[in-house]
Amino acid sequence: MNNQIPEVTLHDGLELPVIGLGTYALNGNEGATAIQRAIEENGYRLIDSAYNYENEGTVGEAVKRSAVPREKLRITSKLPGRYQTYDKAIKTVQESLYRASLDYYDLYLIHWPNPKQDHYVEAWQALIDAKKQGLIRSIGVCNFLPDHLKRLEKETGEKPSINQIELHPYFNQEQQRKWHEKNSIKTESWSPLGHGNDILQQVTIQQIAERHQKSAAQVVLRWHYQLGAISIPKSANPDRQLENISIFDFSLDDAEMNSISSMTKPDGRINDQDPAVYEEY
Ligand SMILES: NC(=O)C1=CN([C@@H]2O[C@H](COP(=O)(O)OP(=O)(O)OC[C@H]3O[C@@H](n4cnc5c(N)ncnc54)[C@H](OP(=O)(O)O)[C@@H]3O)[C@@H](O)[C@H]2O)C=CC1
Ligand SMILES: O=C(O)C(=O)[C@@H](O)[C@H](O)C(=O)CO
Repeated sequence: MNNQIPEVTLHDGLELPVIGLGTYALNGNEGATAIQRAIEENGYRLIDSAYNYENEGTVGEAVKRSAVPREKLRITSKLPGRYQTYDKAIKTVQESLYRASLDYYDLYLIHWPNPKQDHYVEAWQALIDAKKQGLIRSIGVCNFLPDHLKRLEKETGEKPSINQIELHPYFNQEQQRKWHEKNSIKTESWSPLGHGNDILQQVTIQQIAERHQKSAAQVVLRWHYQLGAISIPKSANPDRQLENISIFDFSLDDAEMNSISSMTKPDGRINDQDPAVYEEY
């Protein structure tokens, strides 16, 4: 797909690059231009989006403007909580495709489990069926805890290819990552750089960056890669986009990996969104 970015193969056979572009708040013409530049100039092939970001059209426009063939790209979107009943979920996948002017999504994820609402199993059945209809190549989830994941497989016989979860140095998700690995589910990190908080300014990160002559963001993204997670840093800025994807010419040793992982804290979530209780519509 792209010679410079390593790829991983999901349990259903879909290949994904280990770094993609987050697109939260990339909307309209400015967003489309930023995404197009990420694809054409900076080598991004995996693009994350969501129905709730109101930017599936923006992503579709960037794909249309880009000279990179559609089949080389991996486009993701996500099903919102308010459309998790079966019929609504099927129609939402169709609407997501219309919005992006795409014939298929490479990856479509349930955005949050919303356990109180308790429709995520029928939403999952809808994604299974949409995949059978050729509307989606690979299906996954975000923010699912092991109990939610177990239930999907028990009740439908199919498990997600990916679980996109909050993961950054303040919240390293060690247990959840181990569980994914044991169950052949790929971990994808959201807010991998901490969504603009102070992670990149921390002395631990700054010292490692200095040692390797890399930026703080590159050190953090290299940490994700060595943990075995796909990360989707968002940047509207072409220089930072390139910086974020240029992490394959150095490596962190065990002590460096451990010191970054040790920055994690019990209350390290950015917005206190615990999927056991948080519901998003
Ligand atoms: N499934 C889910 O529930 C969720 C999914 N997501 C997905 O994950 C993506 C990434 O997470 P997001 O919350 O956007 O946060 P990120 O951790 O990707 O951080 C983005 C912020 O960091 C800045 N930044 C990017 N690169 C650099 C750099 N090299 N040096 C310094 N600053 C930098 C960006 O500014 P600038 O643009 O100016 O460069 C922006 O302010 C989202 O865009 C979305 O696609 C996010 C949250 C929840
Ligand atoms: O950005 C996303 O994908 C989300 O799920 C949001 O909930 C995000 O975490 C947020 O905006 C929180 O305020």
